Amino acid sequence: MPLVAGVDSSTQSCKVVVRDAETGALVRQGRAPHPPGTEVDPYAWWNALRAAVAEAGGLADVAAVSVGGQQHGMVCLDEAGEVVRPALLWNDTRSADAARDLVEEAGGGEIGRRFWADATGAVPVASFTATKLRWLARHEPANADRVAAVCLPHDWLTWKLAGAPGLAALRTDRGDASGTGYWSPHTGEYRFDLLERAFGRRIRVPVVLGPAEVAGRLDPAVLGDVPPGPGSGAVGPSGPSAGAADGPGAGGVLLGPGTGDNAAAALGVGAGPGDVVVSIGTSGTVFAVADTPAADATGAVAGFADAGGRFLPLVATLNAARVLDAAATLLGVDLDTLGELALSAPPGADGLVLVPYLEGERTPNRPDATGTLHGLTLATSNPAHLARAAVEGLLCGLADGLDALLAQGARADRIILVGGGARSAAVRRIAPQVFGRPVVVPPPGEYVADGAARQAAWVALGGDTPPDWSIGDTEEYTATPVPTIRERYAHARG
Ligand SMILES: Nc1ncnc2c1ncn2[C@@H]1O[C@H](COP(=O)(O)OP(=O)(O)O)[C@@H](O)[C@H]1O
Ligand SMILES: O=C(CO)[C@@H](O)[C@H](O)COP(=O)(O)O
Repeated sequence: MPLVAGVDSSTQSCKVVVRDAETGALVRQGRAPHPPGTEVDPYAWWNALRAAVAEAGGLADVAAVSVGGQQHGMVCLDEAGEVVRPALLWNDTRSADAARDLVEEAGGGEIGRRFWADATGAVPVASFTATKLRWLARHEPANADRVAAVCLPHDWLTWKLAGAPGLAALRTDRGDASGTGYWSPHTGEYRFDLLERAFGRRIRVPVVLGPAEVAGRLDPAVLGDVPPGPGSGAVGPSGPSAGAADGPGAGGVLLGPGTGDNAAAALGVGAGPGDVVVSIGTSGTVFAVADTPAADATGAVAGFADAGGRFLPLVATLNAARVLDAAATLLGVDLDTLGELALSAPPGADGLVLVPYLEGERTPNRPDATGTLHGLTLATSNPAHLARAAVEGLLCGLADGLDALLAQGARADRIILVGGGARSAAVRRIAPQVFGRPVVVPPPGEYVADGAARQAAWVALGGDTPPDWSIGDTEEYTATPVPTIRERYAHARG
């Protein structure tokens, strides 16, 4: 019974699962939190990963491990492999002007957007790595001068697991490369000209691996020392090397290519043709697995690649599960009570609408927006209506994403709801009212980590496709659609 491990280094935490490579049965797991903020020292992720791995019983007995990670984050390394500055994350909007400039420089308006959509699959917004590089070049020239290589969170963690063996050993995959803004899903190649256009000069980027290619081998020494606690700050360029024995698997654990968290989730739930996955994590994402790359010049749909050799047209919002957190904080209740309150108010919350742009917004592209509450009356000024408006508001943003995806030719025979927010009964029950279609919810789980583990099993076992793993019994939620929820929301968001 070979074992494999999958890691989800996402925005709020790191999760590790160890599963049976052939059956997918869960053997053990661990997790550790990440620090808050949109700018994070990558060593905080590294410490969290090591803590989560330790909680999951280590990796000594696994055949392979893959890392799934939050997309787009800019990790800059100098010639010696040192991190140049804290990483700017996907939800950091300081590079919004840089995104606008890059579109302008390509002809502006429809011409500029079409250029980028055709060249890289997506129109630049502040989330994408290319815009962050432009920001760095303009705002921190001394740091920019030190940069020898740029990679993404999952690339860096994979490299760290390999013992950080020099910049030439950096590896990534199609899925995460497609979120950089300087890789083409159409050709499967880097657009070094666009990297240079964004940053001003050419720097090293990771080699892009195919879906089940080996990225290297785990250096068992790097996991030998359990860190004092996640987020505890830098521990040096290569991390502590206690040199502790790592068991019989020492030196033999394969590293998979890893991928971005959404592509990993697609593998984790086994999404196929006709499936649309809606993930409610820190980000809200709506995506499908497709046979051809998307190139949406409106900028709503990002034409990413997936982790299985196909494509992953995706819409992302900046405001999802944390809208629930914020509403719960406002009301002074926990998330379960928030859900109960939401379900106690009528559909549509009697006209109370929350446009939840609490972190600005990416789709639509309004990086400087703030949240607004519409329709406040004496009758709607109570916790239940506010809770309902919060759940409906976050779901309306995702329903807009679903429309955009369908407009690009995606099919939605089945909508699969995952992510931390899908643990909310209110979200699960209100979603079909807002989407106007049933949703299916797999058993609560860590589908990004699971997808990474499935990729690791593919690497370990070989073959043309990943092993078939069951996700267990899904639950279907149906409800009568309530179109007024979206109509009022559309009016309020403008
Ligand atoms: N029972 C629950 N009800 C509602 N939301 C929940 C529940 N459990 C977790 N969450 C939400 O899940 C979010 C984290 O989701 P997750 O998918 O792990 O995020 P990420 O992958 O971005 O780190 C939290 O912001 C929290 O609001
Ligand atoms: O930016 C995107 C997708 O384009 C986000 O989906 C990030 O990949 C972060 O994901 P979570 O941590 O919220 O799961």
